[in-house]
Amino acid sequence: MDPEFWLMKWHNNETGFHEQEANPNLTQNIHRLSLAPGSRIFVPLCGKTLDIPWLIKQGYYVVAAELSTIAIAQLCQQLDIIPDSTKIGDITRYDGPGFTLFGGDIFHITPDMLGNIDAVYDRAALVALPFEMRVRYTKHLRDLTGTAPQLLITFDYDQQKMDGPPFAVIANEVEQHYIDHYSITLLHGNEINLKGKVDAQENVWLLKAGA
Ligand SMILES: C[S@@+](CC[C@H](N)C(=O)[O-])C[C@H]1O[C@@H](n2cnc3c(N)ncnc32)[C@H](O)[C@@H]1O
Repeated sequence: MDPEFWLMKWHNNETGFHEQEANPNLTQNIHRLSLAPGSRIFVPLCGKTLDIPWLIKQGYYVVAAELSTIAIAQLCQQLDIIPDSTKIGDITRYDGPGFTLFGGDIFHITPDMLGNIDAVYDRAALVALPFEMRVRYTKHLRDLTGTAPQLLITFDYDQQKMDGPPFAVIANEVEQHYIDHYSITLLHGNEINLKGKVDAQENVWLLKAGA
């Protein structure tokens, strides 16, 4: 699942993962992160999610990462802003009121670029990646954000019945990536149907520092 795959998805407007309102798993569970006003929340692989305007409206500062310039342009249009942009190597940093977005490959973003992060919100990011990339991504996310608490949404379904993305990420795998660094709590398991093709359980996890 190289960058080209996602750039083509945006180019062809195949963005079925995009939701028309802020995700209820975020809005109903944000308090679990115990964040002070103004806290910096990292939203990796953000697309043009409406979770970002929602978080900004709640008084948080959003730090995000996204590959596609089409997604970034559409996100800024939704926010009704023209951000300042700065080139840092092959990453473009976009700054607007209440947010900083790093445009480019998340694996090229460094902890210094990102700055301090108080929490991570991962919706459709981990599950967007095949297994080998998930191993690399979760390690990189920890390098970027230390043990900042995290809200993570995954899908558990029979991978034989449908190809990802989104990929099935079962409880054992969440533990495999994160148990050495976090205590892991399952907050909810919602029965859903994915893409009209397969029944799945959507799991909402809270990761907090301390294994
Ligand atoms: C399934 S979408 C999810 C978008 C968003 N989280 C949401 O909930 O709508 C995955 C996004 O990750 C972006 N992406 C994929 N690989 C990436 C990478 N290596 N670095 C940065 N963004 C990436 C894609 O362009 C796409 O917008």
